[in-house]
Amino acid sequence: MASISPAHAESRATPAHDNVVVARAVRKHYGAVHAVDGVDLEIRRGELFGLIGHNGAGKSTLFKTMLGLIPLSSGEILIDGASVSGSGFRAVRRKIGYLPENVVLYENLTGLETLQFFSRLKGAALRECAPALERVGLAAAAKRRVREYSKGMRQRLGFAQALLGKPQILFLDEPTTGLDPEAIREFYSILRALRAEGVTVVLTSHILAEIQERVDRLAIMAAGKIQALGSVQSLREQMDLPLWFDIHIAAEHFDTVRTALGHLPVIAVDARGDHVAVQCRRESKMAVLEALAALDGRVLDLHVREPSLEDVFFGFSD
Ligand SMILES: Nc1ncnc2c1ncn2[C@@H]1O[C@H](COP(=O)(O)OP(=O)(O)OP(=O)(O)O)[C@@H](O)[C@H]1O
Repeated sequence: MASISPAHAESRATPAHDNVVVARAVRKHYGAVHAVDGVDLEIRRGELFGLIGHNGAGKSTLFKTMLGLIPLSSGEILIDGASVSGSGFRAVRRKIGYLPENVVLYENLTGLETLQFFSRLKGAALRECAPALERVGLAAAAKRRVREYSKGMRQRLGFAQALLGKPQILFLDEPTTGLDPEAIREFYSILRALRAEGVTVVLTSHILAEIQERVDRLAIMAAGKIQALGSVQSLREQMDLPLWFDIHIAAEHFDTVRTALGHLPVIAVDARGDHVAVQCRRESKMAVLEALAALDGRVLDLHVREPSLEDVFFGFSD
């Protein structure tokens, strides 16, 4: 495994008061199972933060410790300055919205009744229920019973209940489970609007492609530990993963360009038809671009492919 200290991934220091979540040396052990095994993490106010990891990595357990739902084996977690195990956490808890991985819904209630139920539990205003349904795109299904809801609709309803009480911090555990691509896009646009309102959003996922261009920063978790932390771009840079250039060459110039590419500081060249894919190290990127620019007219089109978060993720956690 390529190991890198999460602390090194952080490029700019954040004032302590701007960290909504601070976890220090957090451990949660179930007998011999080290579900969370020494996590240090800071999440900034107003950011969209992703926690990524395979099944069993420890994401849900870490979430539950952050919500004060399960006690820590050791370590400390502060949410908005209050320790989750202290008496001051009750007040902070009201600022938090939570979507559990498997939200429990009552089949016989309608969507609106469901939200009214959660609203009473949370002490939120009943008048928030209809707008919350509207926000998640369930206004038209407000009076239908949950038993008639699809998986995606249930997930939206779970999200709506997390929004009740106008939380300033949202913890969303696998929030896009069961959503189709269009619903996923809408979901992230709601998250961006919440972020613009100053809400801090922390979400877990194991679908890397979905999250990688949508969060401000992310933590990669494996075997109960944070393996890497930072923006997607900073993680890519730390890994120093090679880039690909996809080059479309005019047929009559194919051999000239192919020969020119052979002189470049590249790792691999893969020619298919009138397209050539060239792999180079990040440090050679400008040299390759300049050489391609000099082939003016012979190169019809060019596309630079960054390594995916999957590449980064597997680089860190293999
Ligand atoms: N209550 C529990 N008792 C015993 N072991 C547990 C308990 N909860 C979680 N674990 C174990 O802790 C580890 C981490 O589980 P956790 O649910 O936090 O992972 P996860 O990253 O959220 O995975 P998933 O994506 O599958 O939900 C797993 O090995 C799991 O079996």
